[in-house]
Amino acid sequence: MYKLVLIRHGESTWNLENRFTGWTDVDLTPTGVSQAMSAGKLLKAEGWDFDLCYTSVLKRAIHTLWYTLDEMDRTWLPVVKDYRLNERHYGGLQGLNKSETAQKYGDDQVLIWRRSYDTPPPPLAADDPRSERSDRRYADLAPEQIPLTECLKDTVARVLPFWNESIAPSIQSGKRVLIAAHGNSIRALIKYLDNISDEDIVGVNIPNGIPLVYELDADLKPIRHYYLGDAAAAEAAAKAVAQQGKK
Ligand SMILES: O=C(O)[C@@H](CO)OP(=O)(O)O
Repeated sequence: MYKLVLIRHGESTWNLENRFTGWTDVDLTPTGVSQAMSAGKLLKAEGWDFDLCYTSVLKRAIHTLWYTLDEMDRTWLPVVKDYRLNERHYGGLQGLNKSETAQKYGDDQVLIWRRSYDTPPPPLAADDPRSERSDRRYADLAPEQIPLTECLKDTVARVLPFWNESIAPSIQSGKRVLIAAHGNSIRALIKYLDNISDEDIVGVNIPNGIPLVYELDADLKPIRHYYLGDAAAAEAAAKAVAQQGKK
């Protein structure tokens, strides 16, 4: 049996301000830093160790990984950073307040934009100053690989090839893997792993900074999954994420 640990970044400045974030590169708040440190303390206390870490190219996930690993005295571990673990691109919603957007367009529309499998938010214009197309970290990509918006299906379409080509072979070679990523890149991965339907994924929310363990069989099919620490607190935190898009 293999064990994989996933962790969504700690609270970011735009989580605190309740703004749609996507590929915008905002940092952790002090609460986010302490969530990441608590995750590291918990992993260490429970005897977890890793051989290889993965994260996105966004600092809220990278810094979460740093603080988690620092608590474990494992900052020396190899880390692979890849844009394919980035948050789902939020298109023209990036920067807007979620509850103000719900007041303007209604809770149902915002739920569709936040959680539906195949309806993307309105796109950014390619020349919108918020677009990441001129960001040097994506210089190796063709412009059309840098999204102007994404639905979860689009996120699955980039996360899954990365899982198949890099993460899955690492796990199957016996490496103990930790992934620090984002609410919707983690939803994309677990939709695939747990074979969650397009309808049921709408109700799945990932709390900040709580290690999520997947036990996987030899074919990397999930046996079970659970949050480390206080299960009731993890459930309450996931419910709070669901509420963020309401009036
Ligand atoms: O704003 C975002 O990029 C994500 C994660 O913070 O939010 P949501 O939970 O609304 O998909």
